Amino acid sequence: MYGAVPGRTARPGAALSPATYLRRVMTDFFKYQALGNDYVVIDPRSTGLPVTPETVRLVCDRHFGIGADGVVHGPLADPRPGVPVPLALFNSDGSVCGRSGNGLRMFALHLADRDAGSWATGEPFTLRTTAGDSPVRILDRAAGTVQVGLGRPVFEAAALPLLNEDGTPAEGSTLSVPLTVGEQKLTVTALDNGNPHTVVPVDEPTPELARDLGPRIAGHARFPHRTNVQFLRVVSRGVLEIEVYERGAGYALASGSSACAAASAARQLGLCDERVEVRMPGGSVTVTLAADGSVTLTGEVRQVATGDFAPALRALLDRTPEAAR
Ligand SMILES: N[C@@H](CCC[C@H](N)C(=O)O)C(=O)O
Repeated sequence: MYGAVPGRTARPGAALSPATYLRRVMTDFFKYQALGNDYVVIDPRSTGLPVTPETVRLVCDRHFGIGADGVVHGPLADPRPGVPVPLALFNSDGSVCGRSGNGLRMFALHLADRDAGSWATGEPFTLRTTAGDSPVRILDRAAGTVQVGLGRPVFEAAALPLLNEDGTPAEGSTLSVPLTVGEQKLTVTALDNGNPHTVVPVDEPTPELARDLGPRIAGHARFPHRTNVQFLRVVSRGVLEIEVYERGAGYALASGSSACAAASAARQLGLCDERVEVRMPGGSVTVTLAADGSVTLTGEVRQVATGDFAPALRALLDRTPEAAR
């Protein structure tokens, strides 16, 4: 019998069958999705693939690679109970992002799937990204219900950052601020919850609107770091509906930090209660907005596939400029 899986086991020293051990340890990638927002997890304990902007773009390519909205690279240190587990998040265009409500929940499930142990017991643990620490919990492993805390959003221009029309740094609140996009005069609410978001209240969010106006806001000159964009309809004080255009990934069927951003903006504008259902094309999540402003996201996450890169793809991944260095 094989020994404990590096990092975690169901019980310290528990043995695994050879097939299970190899499947868990010698796999190139683990793919997950949260309401259709899909990520590929690259675990350095299983593969030596260099994770660079170039390899991320190829892995995420839906024709020449595995296909995904982004990549989660981790754990970047040996996971130990009670110690924040570091990881890196990438959008499909290869850009790094500070936080991903869905990506963090998928990685939490990956730790439980691959390593079991305390990751799978429902006890909270902490994941660490460039945007800080995020508490996660697997509430129901069978149903794939995973929760993440995204902290308190910031509605300040300097946090985004947001510029004035003349290019100078804007200051103050970002609640209901004017934004001119081509011929359109919009009133938007911008915020940072570990990544930048711009919430646009509309009568009817549609995929067409998100695909047309989304990129023009996401890349607007007033957002030097670009921004994620949500088109928001308030159905009731307990139900929001959004369409999402993501910075670095484009139109998305769902987005965790976007759902939290839309709920936080609606709450700040007095349009929703402290617990809301956020409906997206891929499905619904629950966002809880605590009195101290902290935001918690709960929803379904599922594993899609695990597998190995075919030799031809692996050769391309190993030949990317950064990998060749
Ligand atoms: N899909 C993610 C957000 C991914 C990061 C975002 N595109 C950014 O660049 O900030 C989520 O579920 O939060």
